[in-house]
Amino acid sequence: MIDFDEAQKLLAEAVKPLAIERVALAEAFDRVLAEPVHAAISAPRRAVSAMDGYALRDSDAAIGATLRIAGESFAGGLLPPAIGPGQCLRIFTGAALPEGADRVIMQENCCAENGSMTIVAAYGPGWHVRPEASDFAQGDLLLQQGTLLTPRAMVTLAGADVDTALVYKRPRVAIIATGDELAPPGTARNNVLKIPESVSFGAAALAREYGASIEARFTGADELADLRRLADRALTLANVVVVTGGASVGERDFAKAMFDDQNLEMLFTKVAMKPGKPIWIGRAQGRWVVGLPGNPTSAMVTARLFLAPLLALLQGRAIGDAVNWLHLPITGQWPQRQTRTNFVRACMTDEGLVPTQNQDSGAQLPLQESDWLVRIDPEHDDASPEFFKFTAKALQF
Ligand SMILES: Nc1nc2c(c(=O)[nH]1)N[C@H]1C(S)=C(S)[C@@H](COP(=O)(O)OP(=O)(O)OC[C@H]3O[C@@H](n4cnc5c(N)ncnc54)[C@H](O)[C@@H]3O)O[C@H]1N2
Ligand code: MOO
Repeated sequence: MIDFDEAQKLLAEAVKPLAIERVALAEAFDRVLAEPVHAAISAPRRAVSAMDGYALRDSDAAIGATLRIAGESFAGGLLPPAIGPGQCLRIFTGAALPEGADRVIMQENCCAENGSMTIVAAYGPGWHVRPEASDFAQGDLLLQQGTLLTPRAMVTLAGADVDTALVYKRPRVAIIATGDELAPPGTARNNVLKIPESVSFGAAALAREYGASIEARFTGADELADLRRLADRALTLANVVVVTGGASVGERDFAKAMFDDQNLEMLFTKVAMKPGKPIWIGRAQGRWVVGLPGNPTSAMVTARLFLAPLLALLQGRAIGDAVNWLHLPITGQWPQRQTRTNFVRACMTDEGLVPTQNQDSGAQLPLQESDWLVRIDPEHDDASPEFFKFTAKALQF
């Protein structure tokens, strides 16, 4: 059994990114950039107005001043003529500022009549001008290689005036849920010996959240020959095969044995963590194989702490992009330190994080309310003994 940080380190060292591909901008959302992106143009391309109103020289601005309207400027319209002293230009948001003007007064503070404009109200301190390249300049590095293209990053990417993005291929994931007791959700009610197969739904959703495509979902009974066939099939379909259940020491725990014909090489088996001790990760036929414990809470904790970073690393990201601990305030009663690193499921309140009431690793209901994992190390090396009283390392679950 290795400790949690050691397991994370082994993973970070072992996983190499997948191949890259060029995709159209509209397909780039939620992918990871495989190249840095530089701005093809400046933004704004030239000084523009930030308001609808009148562009003028600041030296002409005064309440009661009347200026002749020398022309107009629309966003996307022709470049406006320069203005001289005593002149102004009708202007709209995003339109080019004329030569000679250095500020804009909102139309709410002006009155226009017979080709002239009079400033009728206090126009405030804002100059309402966006200078050329005040957002970014042509050639600037806008997005680093390894950036996840979030909805916000998509705006930056398109703003750089590029029409494609070089991105890492999506990891292809196949999931095999194992256990005689498992039935498709909606059918367990027909047989008292069955329970709904819930874990693969969470694992698949988490894998998608971290950029994977789900290629196949299988459920296998605890029959080694059948499971071997599923393992074989899954390895042909995916870069990452996730097996749930059968990770422990039971007589019918076949999760590892089902890959015996596939030269399964282990990166690690068993991590000193709670819940999720039986988690294992290996490689077979050049694919990654992740064994999640069957207990639903253990499965989701280990998926969050190992499957998510594995998928991030395959897409050229760092382990810390997926497992990013924050120091957050905590309150309420917390479990004592134990011999394994304890990942306590928690909820956020106004006073800080509180542990979710039911900490059973086999539970399903608390998963939906526990938005955080709080890490309680066996021996805390974080400065004072008071440390864990007020803050703790937490991760969005
Ligand atoms: N003697 C020991 N027993 C156990 C140990 C141990 O060290 N010694 N470890 C315990 C720990 S910790 C865990 S975690 C579990 C994990 O066991 P498995 O990975 O072998 O999981 P199963 O036995 O197959 O199932 C455990 C539990 O979860 C339910 N389950 C399984 N798969 C699903 C699914 N897809 N959807 C919903 N529920 C599922 C299953 O019915 C069991 O109740 O082992 C402990 N035992
Ligand atoms: O450690 Mo197991 O993961 O408690 O249920």
